[in-house]
Parts: sequence; C-alpha cells; structure tokens
Amino acid sequence: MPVQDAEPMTDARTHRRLTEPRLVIASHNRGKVAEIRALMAPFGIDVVSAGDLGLPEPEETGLTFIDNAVLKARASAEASGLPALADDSGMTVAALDGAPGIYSARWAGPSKDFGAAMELVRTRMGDNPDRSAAFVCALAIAWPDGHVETFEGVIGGHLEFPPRGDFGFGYDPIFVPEGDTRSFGEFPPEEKHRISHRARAFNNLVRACLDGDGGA
Ligand SMILES: O=c1nc[nH]c2c1ncn2[C@H]1C[C@H](O)[C@@H](COP(=O)(O)OP(=O)(O)OP(=O)(O)O)O1
Ligand SMILES: [Mg+2]
Repeated sequence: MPVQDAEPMTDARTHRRLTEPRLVIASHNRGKVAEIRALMAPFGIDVVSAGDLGLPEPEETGLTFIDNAVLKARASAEASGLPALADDSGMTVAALDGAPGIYSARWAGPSKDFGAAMELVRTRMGDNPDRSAAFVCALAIAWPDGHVETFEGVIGGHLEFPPRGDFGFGYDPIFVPEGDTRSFGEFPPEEKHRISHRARAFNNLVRACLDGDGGA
C-alpha cells in the first residue's frame, strides 16, 4: 500500500477536530508512548498515558490494525472521559505471508522478549530470498461520546540479521527502511520520527484533526 506523503489522504472538512486541551495515549508500550509524546509535542496538548492513569489494557480481539486501534482508543476514552489516541502497529514480512502482523507484540510473549521474537522471524524466514517487510501503524482517536477517527501509515523496507542498534524498540534492530542502509535501531529518534509508519499515520491525523492546512 503506497503512502503519499505529498498528497493528504484525508480532508480536514470531513473530520472532527481535536480541540480538547488534554489527550490520553491509550498505550501501555513505553517505546510507543515516548514516540507519540514527541510527535504531539508541537501541538501544545497535554498528553497523559493510559498507564499513568491506571487504565486497563483491553484484549486485542480485532482482526485488523484499525479494529484493534479503535478498540483500545474506545476503552481509554470511556474509562477516562477524555479523548484517547491509540496506536496499533506491527511488522509484516512478505516471506511469512504478512506475519507477525497484528500479532507482532504477541510473538514477543508475556515477557516482551523481542530478542526472541526477532530470532523467531529469522528462523521462520530461513533462506527465503525475499527479505522484504513493512511496518504498519493504525491510529484511532476516540471521544467519550463514541465518535472515532482513524488513520494509517506504512513504511517499506527489508530485514537484516543479526539485529543492530540500541535506539527504538520492538523489531527496530532488524528493519532497514527503504532508501537507507541502517536499521531503525541505528536511527536517532528524531530521524525515525521523520519517516516511520507512525510518523506517516500521524501526519494524516494532523492534517485531518489538528493542523488542517492540508499539506505542511
Ligand atoms: O516502530 C516500531 N518499531 C519496532 N517495532 C514496532 C514498531 N511499531 C510496532 N512495532 C512492533 C512491536 C510492538 O510491540 C508491536 C505493536 O503491538 P501493539 O499491540 O500495537 O502494541 P503493544 O501491545 O506493544 O502496546 P499497546 O497495545 O498497549 O499500545 O509491533
Ligand atoms: Mg498491544
């Protein structure tokens, strides 16, 4: 699925604007919360994480990234009475028919061992010559009245082993984005924020719900 950076995928007039001064980040993943905080920083909105508020972590029963993002955003909006932004994301590997996909976090097990998850990806791929992969990010903003807005972003690349770099989180150390030779684990955070799936989804959200100038 190509992502058009220059072309807004959304029309600001058809979306609800985020005007509240406070937003819940409906995530229990500290790596993600840090990235979303950095992406939200320019907008002067006070962000608080679901973990900080002691909100429950819902079971991700959806079958798509969007479904799971909506389910997590709704749960936090209902529990907090504030608008809530959720991110459901993952890595899709062509040689594995799209796995781990929506199961990317679950492949790391309850102890969130991404060293083990990356090793599982390596062994399942074997010597398949197709090393291509992508990161996908679905964002959902839910309001306490039930209204929801959703956005997506994708970045393509390929996988290299062994894992490299200490930046980022999750599968970053094996993912080399298109147009670069470094893994995301070797990208300083501000550089990852310029090109990542999360940044691309976020740009769509900003155009629709925050900035509205249609193409900054
Ligand atoms: O930029 C990324 N760099 C590396 N790995 C990534 C990235 N983005 C998602 N991923 C992988 C790891 C993550 O754990 C999983 C998302 O699973 P996902 O269910 O959306 O998040 P999660 O369970 O870790 O936290 P939460 O659901 O509370 O937001 O995909
Ligand atoms: Mg999760």
